[in-house]
Amino acid sequence: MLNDVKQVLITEEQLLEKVKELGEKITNDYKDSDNFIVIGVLKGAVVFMSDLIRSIELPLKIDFMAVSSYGTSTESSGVVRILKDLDESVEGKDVLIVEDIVDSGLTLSYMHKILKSRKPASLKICTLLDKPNRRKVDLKIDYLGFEIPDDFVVGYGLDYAGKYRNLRDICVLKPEIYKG
Ligand SMILES: O=P(O)(O)OC[C@H]1O[C@H](OP(=O)(O)OP(=O)(O)O)[C@H](O)[C@@H]1O
Ligand code: HPA
Ligand SMILES: [Mg+2]
Repeated sequence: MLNDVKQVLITEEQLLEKVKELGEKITNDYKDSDNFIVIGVLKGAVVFMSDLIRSIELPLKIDFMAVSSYGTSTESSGVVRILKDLDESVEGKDVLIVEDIVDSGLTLSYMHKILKSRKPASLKICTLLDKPNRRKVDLKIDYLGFEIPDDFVVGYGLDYAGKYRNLRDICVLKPEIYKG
């Protein structure tokens, strides 16, 4: 697996330090909420979310939604589908969407629109990574880990063709892996 990696972009230590920092900010911002729910976007956000919720020192619930637009390619198809919806209503709750990466922005802008229509008390977005150069739609990110260049990255939840999610660092894949 490590043979397929061109470069480590963000190390495990840097990731955990950033998660701690984000957790402290979120703890402070939501300290008065009595109805806080953190929603992870399957599957990419799972690793980040599991670390993030343990650095938030507040009572909270979690739920997951699966929306997919990628398949096995490295380019967004532009079509977003709900594969799994939330188990619970978000009406009247303080909702924080947790995502691994914002690329075109299509996934999160779709999710934001859907969740907004369900009348949460508040709705914010936290993403570990952002590739601003790739954006196709406008999106407000409330909590951001790292801005990264336009390279295809894997690890810490992020995949290529379903693989590499269990790498501990965020890594740039060798182009020959995804360009065949
Ligand atoms: O900003 P965008 O261009 O929409 O791209 C970002 C989304 O794409 C990836 O998910 P993907 O749909 O590949 O599914 P996964 O989370 O299961 O890997 C990633 O995890 C984000 O959810
Ligand atoms: O760079 C990326 N890596 C993995 N999944 C992604 N989805 C959008 N961009 C990426
Ligand atoms: Mg995803």
